[in-house]
Amino acid sequence: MLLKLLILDRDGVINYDSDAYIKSVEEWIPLPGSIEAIAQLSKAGWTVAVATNQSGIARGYYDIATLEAMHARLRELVAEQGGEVGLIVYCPHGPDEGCDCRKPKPGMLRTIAEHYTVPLTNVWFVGDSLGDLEAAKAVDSQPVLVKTGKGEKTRGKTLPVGTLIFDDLAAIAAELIHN
Ligand SMILES: O=P(O)(O)OC[C@@H](O)[C@H]1O[C@@H](OP(=O)(O)O)[C@@H](O)[C@@H](O)[C@@H]1O
Ligand SMILES: [Mg+2]
Ligand SMILES: [Zn+2]
Repeated sequence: MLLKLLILDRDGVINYDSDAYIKSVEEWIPLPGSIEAIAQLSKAGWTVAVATNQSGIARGYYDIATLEAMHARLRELVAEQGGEVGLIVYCPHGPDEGCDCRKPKPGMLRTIAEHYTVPLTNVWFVGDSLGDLEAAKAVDSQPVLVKTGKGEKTRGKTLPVGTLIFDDLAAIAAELIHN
């Protein structure tokens, strides 16, 4: 049976985003219902992975240890609800470095799919920015926009054909678990 894989963007989907970047564990604050949503999905048999741009590393706003501490916090909070978080992949590069992993490039999605040896076709990738949706489209995954984070602003842009729109991660969990 094919793995039930869901891939999430981080800032603006799991936790509050900021135009000043999320630079510390203290600034990393889960959005309402997001931890519970991930735990419920996990307990319902979904593998929840994360693909996140973290140019704040290249910009010198925070270091890898701080980023890993944020992700340890995420794992801890989901585990407290009886769930678990799968692979977390991040792009530490700046916009001008020409890496293969920074969204809208799909490199991180490919890394996750290869890790789980599953095809990316129609795998839901949930994001709040246009680059998230374009990355999904590039590998024939299902672009899913949430209205949290930069989502409302992104809604006003030209979205990839077929983009699904939900209020937040909790609404996505309800959809996937109950349908
Ligand atoms: O949404 P994800 O991919 O999890 O992470 C987004 C963050 O890396 C930051 O990405 C930056 O974009 P630039 O990297 O400066 O273009 C800005 O949008 C920040 O507000 C945001 O916190
Ligand atoms: Mg985001
Ligand atoms: Zn990169």
